[in-house]
Amino acid sequence: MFLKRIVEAKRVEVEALRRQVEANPFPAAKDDLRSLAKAVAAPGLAVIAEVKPASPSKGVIRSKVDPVKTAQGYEAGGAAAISVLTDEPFFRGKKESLAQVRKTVKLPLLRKDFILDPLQVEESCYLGADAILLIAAMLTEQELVALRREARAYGLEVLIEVHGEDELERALAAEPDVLGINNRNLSTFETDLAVTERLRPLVPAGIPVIGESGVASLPDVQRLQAAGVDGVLIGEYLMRQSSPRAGVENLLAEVTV
Ligand SMILES: O=C(O)c1ccccc1NCC(=O)[C@H](O)[C@H](O)COP(=O)(O)O
Repeated sequence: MFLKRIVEAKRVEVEALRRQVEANPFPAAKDDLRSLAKAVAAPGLAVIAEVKPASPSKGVIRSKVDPVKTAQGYEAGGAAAISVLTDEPFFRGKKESLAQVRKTVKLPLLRKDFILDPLQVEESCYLGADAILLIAAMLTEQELVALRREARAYGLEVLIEVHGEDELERALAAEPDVLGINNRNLSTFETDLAVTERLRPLVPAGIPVIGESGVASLPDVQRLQAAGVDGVLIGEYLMRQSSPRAGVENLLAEVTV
């Protein structure tokens, strides 16, 4: 299973990070956090625009990426928040990209990575994230709860991503700030927007919900909106647009509030 490979690689990465932090602890965390949950729950459809140079399912999406310019374009186009992939081996992301984007963009920032250890939560705070992603497919309920608690200790919000009913149950037990319904099956990489349509009615009122992955056109956005999501998270489609700003702007111009 592909996710297992990523998790194994991440555990090695975290141990290297632990040794690095023992020698050089993270400096004090910042305190001007922005709320992803509020941005998603605000009136209108929230677009969370992702900086995603490559992916396991698609390979290289864009060979030369300036994360700061891309994020600034998304912000100017009306995105509600920015997601930055920080995983390097599988997504060609960089941790520094998140820190650089933080310096120039005012929107809430989501760190997109494979978080399984409290040290990565502290690192996310240090890098400038406002929220972190937790993937229910790779974490037990106890791990989700513990990482959620750790995030709260650093003032970070948590987006918990689910792909099925059992994962949703575990995610809800961990009290996510935002619930993400992932249309991508992380074993087969197949995307199906019907996943959001099936799971959305099962999410209790009061939790902001986003549809993630496989959104490749305006009709896709409209379909997820009709399913009742508060927002959509879009990576590949926006990364393939020649102008990140126009990519977001054009989608939002056609979406009815
Ligand atoms: O995108 C992948 O191929 C992938 C493979 C394995 C684990 C995670 C993966 N994607 C992470 C994401 O959450 C997506 O980047 C995000 O939902 C945006 O998806 P898309 O709009 O389809 O690029």
